[in-house]
Amino acid sequence: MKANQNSLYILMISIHGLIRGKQLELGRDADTGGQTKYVVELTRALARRPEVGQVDLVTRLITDDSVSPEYGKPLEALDQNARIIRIDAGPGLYIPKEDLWSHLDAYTDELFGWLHRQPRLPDVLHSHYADAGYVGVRLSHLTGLPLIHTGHSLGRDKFRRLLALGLSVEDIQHRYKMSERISAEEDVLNSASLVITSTHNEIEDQYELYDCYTPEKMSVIPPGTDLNQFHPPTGEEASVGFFGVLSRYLREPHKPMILALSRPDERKNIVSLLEAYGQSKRLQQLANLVIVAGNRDDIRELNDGAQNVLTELLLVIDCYDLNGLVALPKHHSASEVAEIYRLAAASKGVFVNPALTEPFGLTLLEAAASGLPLVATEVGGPVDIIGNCNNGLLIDPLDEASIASALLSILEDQELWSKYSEHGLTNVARFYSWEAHAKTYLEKLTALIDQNRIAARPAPLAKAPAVQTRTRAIFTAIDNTLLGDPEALAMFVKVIREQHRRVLFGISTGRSLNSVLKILKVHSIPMPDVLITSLGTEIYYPPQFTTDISWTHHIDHWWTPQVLKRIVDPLPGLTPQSKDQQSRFKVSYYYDEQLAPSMEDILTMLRQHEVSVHTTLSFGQFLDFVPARASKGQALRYVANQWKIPLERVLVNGGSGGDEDMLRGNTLGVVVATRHREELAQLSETQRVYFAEGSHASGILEAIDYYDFFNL
Ligand SMILES: O=c1ccn([C@@H]2O[C@H](COP(=O)(O)OP(=O)(O)O[C@H]3O[C@H](CO)[C@@H](O)[C@H](O)[C@H]3O)[C@@H](O)[C@H]2O)c(=O)[nH]1
Ligand SMILES: O=P(O)(O)OC[C@H]1O[C@](O)(CO)[C@@H](O)[C@@H]1O
Repeated sequence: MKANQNSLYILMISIHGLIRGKQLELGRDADTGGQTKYVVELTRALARRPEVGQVDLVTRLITDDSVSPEYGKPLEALDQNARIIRIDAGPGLYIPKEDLWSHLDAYTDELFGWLHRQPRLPDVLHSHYADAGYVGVRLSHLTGLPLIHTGHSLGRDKFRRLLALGLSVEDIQHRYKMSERISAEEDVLNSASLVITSTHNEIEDQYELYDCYTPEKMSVIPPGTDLNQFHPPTGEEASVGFFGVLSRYLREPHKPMILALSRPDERKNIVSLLEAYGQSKRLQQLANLVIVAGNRDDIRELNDGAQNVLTELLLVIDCYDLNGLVALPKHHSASEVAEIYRLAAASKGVFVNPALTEPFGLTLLEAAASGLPLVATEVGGPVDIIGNCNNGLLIDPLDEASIASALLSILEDQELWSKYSEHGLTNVARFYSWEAHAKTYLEKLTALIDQNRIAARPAPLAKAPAVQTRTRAIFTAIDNTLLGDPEALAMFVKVIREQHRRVLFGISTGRSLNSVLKILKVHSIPMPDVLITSLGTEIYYPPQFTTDISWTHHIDHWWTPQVLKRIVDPLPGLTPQSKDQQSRFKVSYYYDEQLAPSMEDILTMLRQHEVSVHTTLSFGQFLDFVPARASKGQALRYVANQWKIPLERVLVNGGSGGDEDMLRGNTLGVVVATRHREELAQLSETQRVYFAEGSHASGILEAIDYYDFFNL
């Protein structure tokens, strides 16, 4: 760790795919492609800057025989002040990004713990893609650190394009978990201080689809490409190994190559290119078609998306009887990619990207740097790239005739081919370099950190006594969870009294402090060590009931209750709760589900007004709004961190919607059998949440046995 107090420490978060410092396995699968390359090259470029002391690229630890053991190393040095950190959360197996959603709370808790074991916290968090955005939002709320986000590919844009292709909503949801992804993207756009895009087009046409659309927070900083790796042909192309591979497929391998290179994902729309080629005898006379679509052994072992793409390609090749004209190589190595581009350039071919939507398109930079003219989708980043480089033609990805005619117009016009090839070589170096990217990035970052330091709260005061013996904690809500069964409550109280030296006892409730104190008295419940009240917006330490002021400062961030009330008050089916339920950081309503808008519609409205709040519905009737950084779960993590009690030894009892985020992640959750626990049904797939048979306090006693809590 080289970051001293003056130099910048940047934490990149990019969770899915296979990430390592060398020989990236790009194209190996749907999750290892442009983003994995982008984050490694960005990390290296930033680490080279004098202002930067340390850059850590955080991803996921993968221990799986089907991939290299390198991905199971918790730490990999990238450069002298850049590292890859692999966090062990969720299954060790290499699973598709779409299956990571239920593991991201645990990932957040593990990364939060790792950060607090380092010599210093980062100056900024930078999340990449929806899954890292989910983690980044929660870490930013917990730590108060500013969040930068880069989407790389956006769910709403992909969803819209796949619908246009004819896929059903159910099919898209099944394959791509699109609702979890879009919800996470909306949240990160709501919480990030800065969004870095690669093109203006992303801001105008892609991010514009989101409820939380904040172009003023967005900056276009185009990525670079490695001009040492990607360069024009050297003249020996015919002798390279891959030419031999392609020759196996091609009757006349020396003809010009139409080259497509992308992950085998439906969004890449490769089949439309093949259809365009299959329908054009002229194209088939002029050129071969080379499709590099990832690496595969057996198509039947690939995930659904890739399987569909490759199967359809083989069927279309057969339908037009294109054997001898089309090459669909099964394998290629990372080092062969640059050779493939050069082979196509040496053959006077064309690179084509027919994607339904291409957020940016790193392959276009690589092709241009190799001297290849481009034919690319008019949807997304290629608009900017070809606009800057003037090195090719844009096409409508759903119009196969336009793809064919664009290809013909370049292949049949040697002058045009040379013009586009030269423009590409000149302009890719001019517009797309990582050094320029890193310089602009740091200018934006410095401004962001300065403004955040001004607003930053005083350092959290040490709350826990210097030496404390508690090695574990029990936190419980009150209504329908702790209360409701006097006998069980008496037994639970007995356990708390017996274990009091080892166990921190806390209450975490939506009620106010006064209301809690009355209940403790009436039910003869021993005074807890910590009181988290008003839905995680207030933290008190008995017996003096000192307020945790640093928590108050921490949550008072982007909190605009007046704006919130102007949006929510007029809505049907919502009635403000009584004054004693309202507080400085809590706005509460009674919710009538017959009359009120759905929760999703309310969240959408708030995002559209850029209101960043934490919203919960409890017991089907209590609708509560608190600051984004406040909630039972965030307050609980703050306290556990102060008292140095690992979340794996914090037993948390809940029963309604407001308890959800303290039950998620690494805490030991128990949902007691209450009438409204269906509000927590989505937690049933989370491995650390136990749905008790017993109700009220007996459910907590059951969970103590289930987790063997006192012997952990
Ligand atoms: O079989 C393959 C397929 C891809 N690649 C490489 O993988 C990368 C693919 O990047 P890109 O063309 O940008 O596509 P995506 O993988 O879809 O990347 C996402 O993230 C990129 C970085 O933000 C954006 O440029 C894209 O638009 C976005 O879809 C390139 O370096 C390719 O050379 C291979 O090496 N072999
Ligand atoms: O096409 P999708 O599902 O939006 O995902 C894009 C994928 O390409 C990548 O660049 C691969 O690294 C990642 O951004 C992501 O896994």
